[in-house]
Amino acid sequence: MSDNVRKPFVAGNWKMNGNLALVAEFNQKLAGLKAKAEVVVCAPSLLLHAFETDSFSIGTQNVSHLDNGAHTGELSVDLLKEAGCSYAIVGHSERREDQGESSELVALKAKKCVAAGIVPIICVGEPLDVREAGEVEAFVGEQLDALVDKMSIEELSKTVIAYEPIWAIGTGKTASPEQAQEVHEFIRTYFSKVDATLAQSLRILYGGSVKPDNAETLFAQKDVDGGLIGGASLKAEDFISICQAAN
Ligand SMILES: O=C[C@H](O)COP(=O)(O)O
Repeated sequence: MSDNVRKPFVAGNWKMNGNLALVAEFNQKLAGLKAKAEVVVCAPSLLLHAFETDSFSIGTQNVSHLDNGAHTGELSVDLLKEAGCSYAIVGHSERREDQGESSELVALKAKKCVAAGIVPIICVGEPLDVREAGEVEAFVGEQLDALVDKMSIEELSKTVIAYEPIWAIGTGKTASPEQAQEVHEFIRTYFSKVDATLAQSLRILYGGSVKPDNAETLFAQKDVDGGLIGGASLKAEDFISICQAAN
């Protein structure tokens, strides 16, 4: 990233992995972490209570769009806030696919987070067939339309966007820096039509097989402000290297 208006950002997404031993390891190894980036670990909600370090923030991987009440199995923003969450991933492609989350629902979740003072990390990204058909911008554009439809400029300014091409998630097939930059530029241009200041300040992360050996080149792209890291966020040393590559 070249525009210093935006503080670099790296979030780890442990997905349905990790345990108390891994939390203890992160507490120890990330203590005193020196990184220019804002660092977040989004672990399974049942582990959040055990994080102890002040060198990174914690986040959840999902949130309900509803208030506290009779919604069995859901977690509200109030509960997550009390558990110390400052961030929440919303609209990850795995949830869009496994739980059938629509872009409209994702927008409602993001809106709920902002109202509670939780920063939503909103995921967008295309499957392989869409890329092969040359329809990435139309696909991602529709996902963004739902956000703009439901959220004000002020609300949008309190979010982080993560571009995660589905074909690159957990596959080892990283988007090339040029492919990532192309879509990030599209996303920033999309928001510039909503509000120029918003577009300049909005942080857009890349996610999809980011590793210590490719992070620096990806993060060096003009519109890439950091990363959303899956597999490599489960190894403290790899995650630390990736955090330090964002500057
Ligand atoms: O949320 C993280 C992304 O799904 C990327 O996962 P990955 O780094 O394992 O490809």
